[in-house]
Amino acid sequence: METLIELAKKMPKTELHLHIEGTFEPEQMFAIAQRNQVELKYSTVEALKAAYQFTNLQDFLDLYYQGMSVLLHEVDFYDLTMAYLEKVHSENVVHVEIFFDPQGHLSRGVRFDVQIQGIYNALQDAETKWGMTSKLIMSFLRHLSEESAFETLELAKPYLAWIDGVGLDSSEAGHPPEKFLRVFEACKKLGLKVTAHAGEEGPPDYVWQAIEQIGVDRIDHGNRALEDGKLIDEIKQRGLTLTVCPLSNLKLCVVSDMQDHPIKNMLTLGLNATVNSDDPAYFGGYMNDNYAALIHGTGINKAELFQLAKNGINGSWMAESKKAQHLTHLQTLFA
Ligand SMILES: Nc1ncnc2[nH]cnc12
Ligand SMILES: [Zn+2]
Repeated sequence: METLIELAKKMPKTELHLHIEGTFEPEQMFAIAQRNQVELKYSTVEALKAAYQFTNLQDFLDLYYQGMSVLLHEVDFYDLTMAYLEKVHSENVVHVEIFFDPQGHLSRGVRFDVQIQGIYNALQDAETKWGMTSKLIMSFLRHLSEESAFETLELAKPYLAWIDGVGLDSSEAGHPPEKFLRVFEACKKLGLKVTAHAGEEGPPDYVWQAIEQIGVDRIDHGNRALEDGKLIDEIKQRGLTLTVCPLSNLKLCVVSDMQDHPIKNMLTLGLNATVNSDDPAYFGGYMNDNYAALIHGTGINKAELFQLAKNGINGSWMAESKKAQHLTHLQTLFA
């Protein structure tokens, strides 16, 4: 009989919470660093990997910003994105929605057009080669000012045809969504979808702000929403999708053991939880590894596996006709 692990590998998957800079595998990072004559803080791949021990989000972010500092040219962004797309294509991921952090590159003098052109070309090539569809989400760094976010939005304006939505990431504590209220209003007026990291480390109040003040279309993480019954009802009532990241939660100590991961509970509560990898190069696994960790750790059953994959398709921003196509394929596999 087919195991759940085999079924998880085979099923069509969507990835809705993925930072392209978080897919930077150490081997590729060293190769691009050498190509660009940039020195890394760590002298070997092994030394760098050994540093991937995090006790919280900030520990990780410090290394994440260091890692991305070797990305200088359009080809670097292309190679990074294509390596990720090749990897997830081999895992039967059929649709990706990718964050990029323009401010993390602008601050180092890498122009907006250089970044987006490299990423966009790779997304286009993946669609041509494999029919893999994608959306691109420009994310604002919440530890920076709202003014900086507005400046970034100005730079993005010539590329709005390539950008589907905006997000909010980086250090959550002390940087509530309401800090970016006006910039998100401007983004919505431009027709962009809106999502925000909320309730990863931050309190339920930040999830409320993301929903009620910002008016998000989706919530990234959302774990701490479970602390507030009224908030759970609100998320359900609005039908909002939660982009949950199991291995990320474990690596960043949002949960102390995979057995304690709340995703099963989220499903039981009727929340639209999905499975995603966040920063797979740093957290020990891509999509199939995240599903495998849930199957082994939390004992999700076949019906729950189906629900998670279905939520991923329904919660994506892909065309309705595409959703129907993937849902039919999914149903056939689970019949
Ligand atoms: N998990 C995460 N939370 C907040 N910001 C991030 N940037 C990259 N990964 C992140
Ligand atoms: Zn994230």
